[in-house]
Amino acid sequence: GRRPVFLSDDVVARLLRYDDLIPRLEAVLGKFSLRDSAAVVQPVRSVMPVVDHNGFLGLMPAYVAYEGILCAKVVAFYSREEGSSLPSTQATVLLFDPEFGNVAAVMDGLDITHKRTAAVSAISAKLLSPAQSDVLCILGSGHQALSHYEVFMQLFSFKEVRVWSRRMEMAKQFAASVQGSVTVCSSVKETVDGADVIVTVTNSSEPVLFGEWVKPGAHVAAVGACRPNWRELDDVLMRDAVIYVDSREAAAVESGDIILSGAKVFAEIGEVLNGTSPALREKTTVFKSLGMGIQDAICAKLVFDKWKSNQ
Ligand SMILES: NC(=O)C1=CN([C@@H]2O[C@H](COP(=O)(O)OP(=O)(O)OC[C@H]3O[C@@H](n4cnc5c(N)ncnc54)[C@H](O)[C@@H]3O)[C@@H](O)[C@H]2O)C=CC1
Ligand SMILES: O=C([O-])C1=[NH+]CCC1
Repeated sequence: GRRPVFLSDDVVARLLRYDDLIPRLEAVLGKFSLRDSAAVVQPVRSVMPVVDHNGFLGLMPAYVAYEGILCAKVVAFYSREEGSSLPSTQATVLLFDPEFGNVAAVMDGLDITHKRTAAVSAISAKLLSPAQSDVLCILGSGHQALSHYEVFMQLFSFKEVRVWSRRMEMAKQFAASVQGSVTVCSSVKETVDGADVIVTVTNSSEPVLFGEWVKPGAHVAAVGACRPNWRELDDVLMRDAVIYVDSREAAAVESGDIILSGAKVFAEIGEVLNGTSPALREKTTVFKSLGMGIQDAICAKLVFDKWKSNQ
């Protein structure tokens, strides 16, 4: 039958694992950076404001031809008041049969969004963090903070993990909710002091991380601020760091940190993976992540294949 299956968030979460995901994400990011439309087609997402609710709806189609994956994610993201009980992100993924064009599966896209974003940040850290990385900092304590914590703990062996959140009680809750030991800090300056890897995962639209506080040589994975007038990083950091992105085209239209600072993009992560651009890990590096449809497509196919093999 041609009737799509529906996979709920708990099913998706159970089937999606970082160790399956990371090599496939590395492969697709590399293919993307070749700009070979016979292998990967992925336009910059179209984003429509949802004016009454201070939010946006993004449509993220992707065709990963070399894997036979046709997919589209629809993602809603809202600028919520801190402490709001309303969700800041919702997502649904449609996986198509590329031959017929029908929808084979509809799946909740929240766990996919959390995990693939964190996995891509971890890939950036594998390539760009200082050779000796002891201290990890997470700025923000929401969903992305948690997925980033999980995958960074799986992949690396930091001696210390610190977390900051604008409301300290949220950082305390975060620290209490995870298994390992996490130091809760009261200011960003104190959190990032001497840190090797800094993950920014806030809903802020203004800079929270300032270059003067960042240790030379540190690596920053900047995950929030996905609108052209939103910032998470200041001009000093954007000017002093070597800037890597997931997609040059997306960065040029969506990243306030890049557009408003006038910073030059040095390379895509895919170019580093392909060996066509160097990983300057001894320099201060920023990976400006915006999120890509190809990342969701890879996850959706993984989940669907695993689900089918369990039937
Ligand atoms: N690059 C990518 O691929 C993706 C990026 N994102 C972005 O990641 C960010 C975090 O997403 P989630 O963890 O799902 O959201 P969340 O709502 O679960 O957590 C947001 C965190 O930001 C903090 N926050 C809110 N306003 C703040 C402000 N003005 N200053 C400092 N902190 C503030 C909150 O306290 C909370 O800790 C969002 O900006 C989201 O748009 C989300 C999905 C994918
Ligand atoms: O890639 C993604 O799904 C998103 N990036 C920013 C908000 C949601």
